[in-house]
Amino acid sequence: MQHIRNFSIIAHIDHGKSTLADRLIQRCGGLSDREMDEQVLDSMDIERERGITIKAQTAALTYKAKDGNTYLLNLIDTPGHVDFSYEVSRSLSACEGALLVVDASQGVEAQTVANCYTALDLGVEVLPVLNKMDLPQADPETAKTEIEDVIGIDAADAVPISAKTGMGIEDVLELVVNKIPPARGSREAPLQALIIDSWFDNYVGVVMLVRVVNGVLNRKDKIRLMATNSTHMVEDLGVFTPKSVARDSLSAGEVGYINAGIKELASAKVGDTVTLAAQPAPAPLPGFKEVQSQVFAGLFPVEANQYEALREALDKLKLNDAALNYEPEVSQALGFGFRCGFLGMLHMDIVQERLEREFDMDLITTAPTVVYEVVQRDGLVVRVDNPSKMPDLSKLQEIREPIVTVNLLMPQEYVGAVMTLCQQRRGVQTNMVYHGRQVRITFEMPMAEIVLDFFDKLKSTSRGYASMDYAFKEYRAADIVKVDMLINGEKVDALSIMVHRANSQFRGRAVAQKMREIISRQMFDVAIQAAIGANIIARETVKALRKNVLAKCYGGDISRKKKLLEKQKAGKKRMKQVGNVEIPQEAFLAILQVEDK
Ligand SMILES: Nc1nc2c(ncn2[C@@H]2O[C@H](COP(=O)(O)OP(=O)(O)OP(=O)(O)O)[C@@H](O)[C@H]2O)c(=O)[nH]1
Repeated sequence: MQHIRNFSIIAHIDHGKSTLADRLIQRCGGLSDREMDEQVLDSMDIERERGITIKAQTAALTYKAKDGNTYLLNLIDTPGHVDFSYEVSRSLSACEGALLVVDASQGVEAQTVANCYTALDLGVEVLPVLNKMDLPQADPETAKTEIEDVIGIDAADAVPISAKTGMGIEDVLELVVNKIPPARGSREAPLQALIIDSWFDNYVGVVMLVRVVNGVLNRKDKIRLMATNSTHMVEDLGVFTPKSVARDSLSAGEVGYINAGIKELASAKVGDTVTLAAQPAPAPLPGFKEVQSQVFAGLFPVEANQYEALREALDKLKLNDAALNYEPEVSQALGFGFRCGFLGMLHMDIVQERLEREFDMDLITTAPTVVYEVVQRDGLVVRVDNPSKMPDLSKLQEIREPIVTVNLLMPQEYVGAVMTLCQQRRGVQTNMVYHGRQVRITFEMPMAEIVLDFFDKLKSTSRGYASMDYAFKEYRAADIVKVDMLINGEKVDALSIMVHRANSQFRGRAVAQKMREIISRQMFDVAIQAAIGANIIARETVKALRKNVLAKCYGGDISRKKKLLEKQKAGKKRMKQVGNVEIPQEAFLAILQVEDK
């Protein structure tokens, strides 16, 4: 235990966490140079393409320190994006320390601040490291002041490094050994191992990543999962270096995997405690908070006969992604599909992309929405995650929307632009603090106004310099209305959106206009209307196709016609017939394309 250190790396996206992790693995890990692919910790395909860390991963490193002792250093990876703060706290609760990597040319960012607070709350030692010191614009002194001012931890001894050139890596390792407390726990106590992560492997079944807090676990031991009270035999256990290496036992302080022939992911719940069936621990370890979906959207197969395939694909994805929730949904317009809950827009994007890429699904996604609390006249309070499920106007007493506290951090020159953006999104400023060249502003904002595209807008108004994090605060009554879209008089349930009354006119009109651009001309006029209840608030018309345009298509040379047919075929995949009008997939997301006033 004296020679074990468990730690994570906290960093804002792009500040160099993966590069540093790679360096540490290269220096102390169990991989040959050939196996040392570029950035090994980011393992999923999409993750690699987007360059963001999503699932926590881990690596056991061996390091011979200057004091002559050999140490076991367990690096537990943490994701860096706002949507995944839940996984950050999971990784951190298995650690005694965390390296706070700050890009010395950029300084501190809001997400890093939030993750640091999570670490400090969990009693984790946070050690600042200044990265990218090889860059000419690196400014370590300013970065140190910012760490002290904004986060409030001592940065006098922050280690200057360059993960790119390898400068200072030895110092980082010494820092880990000397400043992070040794792993806590006792080998003699009854077994308690915390499940940090679990996933489904096609060959061995469920794999559990655990931090052994107390006791020793051996191969062939009979274990009990304390939440579900189920027992299993340990078939295999070991550590990740980051490739998997089998061991005979895992003892207190260590981080490793267990395969116990479990078939159902649901029985190996993340946050549960593993103990021995023969000598169970008196109580489980404190677990994790359950993840709450913040954003909901409908996913529908383009072809109705793909419904079962979509269900299977979602079932499989769920095995790897506990934060994904779904239940069957029926839409008049889109038929059978699923109502899915996500952590945020990035999570939704990733799920959609995986369904299309890994499972070859053609999907129609409806506009994402937050969850509203609706108070009915009869006093009943219902949670509504789907505009089409909104109780009838006559039954409504009050609609409450989720409000979040948003912390924004930016260089002074962007304060004006960012404040304007927040005010446009119905934000109310509650605080503003100057930290040298950086300014921290706190706003209370409706979650609905930030989940869709606020992050992108923030980045573009500040040229990428502003950063944010947000946390749910409370439900608050607001004048929210449902805007329905009608196509040739027929209400299309999947197109309904919830908006604040003050914006409803504008949004309704803008969506109708966007749809007019997206829906191609048909043989007849197509009327697109936006309505609140029976009140029509906007109308657009897609004019009927004139005959000569059609004639043109059928004339001319054969290759052109072929091309056109091919194009149509590709386009058709994404069309949905509503009444007698063909609506392309994009139209269901028209709300996302509406610009602010
Ligand atoms: N010049 C310089 N560039 C660096 C250094 N460390 C990392 N980078 C570069 O910074 C970029 C981001 O580095 P990553 O390691 O992918 O960042 P990350 O924090 O892991 O990002 P996420 O995985 O998205 O959270 C890459 O292009 C790296 O090559 C450094 O010390 N110096």
